[in-house]
Amino acid sequence: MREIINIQNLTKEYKNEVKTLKGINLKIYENEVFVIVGPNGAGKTTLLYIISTILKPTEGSVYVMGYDVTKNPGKIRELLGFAFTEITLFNTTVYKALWAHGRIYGIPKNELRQRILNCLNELDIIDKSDSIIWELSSGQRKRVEICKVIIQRPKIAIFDEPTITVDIDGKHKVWSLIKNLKKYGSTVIIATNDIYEAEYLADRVAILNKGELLAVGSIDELKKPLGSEVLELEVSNPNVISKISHLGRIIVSGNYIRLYSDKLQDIIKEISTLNGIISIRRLNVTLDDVFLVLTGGVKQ
Ligand SMILES: Nc1ncnc2c1ncn2[C@@H]1O[C@H](COP(=O)(O)OP(=O)(O)OP(=O)(O)O)[C@@H](O)[C@H]1O
Repeated sequence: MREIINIQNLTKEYKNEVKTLKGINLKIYENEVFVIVGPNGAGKTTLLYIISTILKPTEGSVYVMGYDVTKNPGKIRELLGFAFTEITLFNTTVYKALWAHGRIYGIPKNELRQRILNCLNELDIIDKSDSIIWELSSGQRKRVEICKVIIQRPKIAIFDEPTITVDIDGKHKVWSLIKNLKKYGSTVIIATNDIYEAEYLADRVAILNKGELLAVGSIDELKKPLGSEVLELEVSNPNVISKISHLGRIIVSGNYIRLYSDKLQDIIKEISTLNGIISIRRLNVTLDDVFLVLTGGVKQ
């Protein structure tokens, strides 16, 4: 597997001297969809901006296809396409803005026309091609921003919160176009706080929290330590926690407890007679669970 991004001991401090990224080590490989997941303020956008040479690292090194982000930013920018959280195209018509973007990247005219029409069609905004960008809804503008990278087919395609204002039908269409980029040889890097989006798209996931990388791996690798299922208990009395905390890993949020163990069948029998348990549900483990366990609230 060819290494596309190599990050070592990356730290970023803004002028307020708070460490937004703390000693990140990460490799991203050719042609994978790599998703960075984390809550608001985790540092996802900052990391994408450093990879894209928009921001400089405070410490550490970042190489993109062998080029150093601090020494060769121009080379790196030629390789990248970046769909920002909010639209960054000129305020002209949708078609003209995408046309200008495509021409900058040297896409031949006939081919470009076809790519633009296909993308607008796929994302149901073909009827907006002659509309001025700022007259679109925020979800429609977001679709145009996505098309910018889809038509470009860059070597490295970066999406910051690709579906943040997009409706559920649109999300699936955006995801399909993003996945399709792999066919054209792109390596795709996405930042999101939408766990479902990460599960749907990722070949590998990085979990980022408060500037620290907590885990990196495929979804299956990350879920494995938790088993395939979790018990969700609704309790009427917090005292129940002390009676079940020896049974496995637990996470408490309000009146709900999530319990992880490889002996769920036995545990259900044991706890169903306890006072104070209102309901027991057996659910599939998701990336949400991985995140909850890694970020705390865990008792053994
Ligand atoms: N220009 C800046 N100057 C000072 N602090 C900043 C700047 N940009 C970001 N930060 C801080 O860095 C932290 C990480 O921000 P960042 O936007 O990278 O997080 P994020 O994970 O993308 O969050 P979100 O999901 O909310 O977009 C935040 O605490 C933010 O306040």
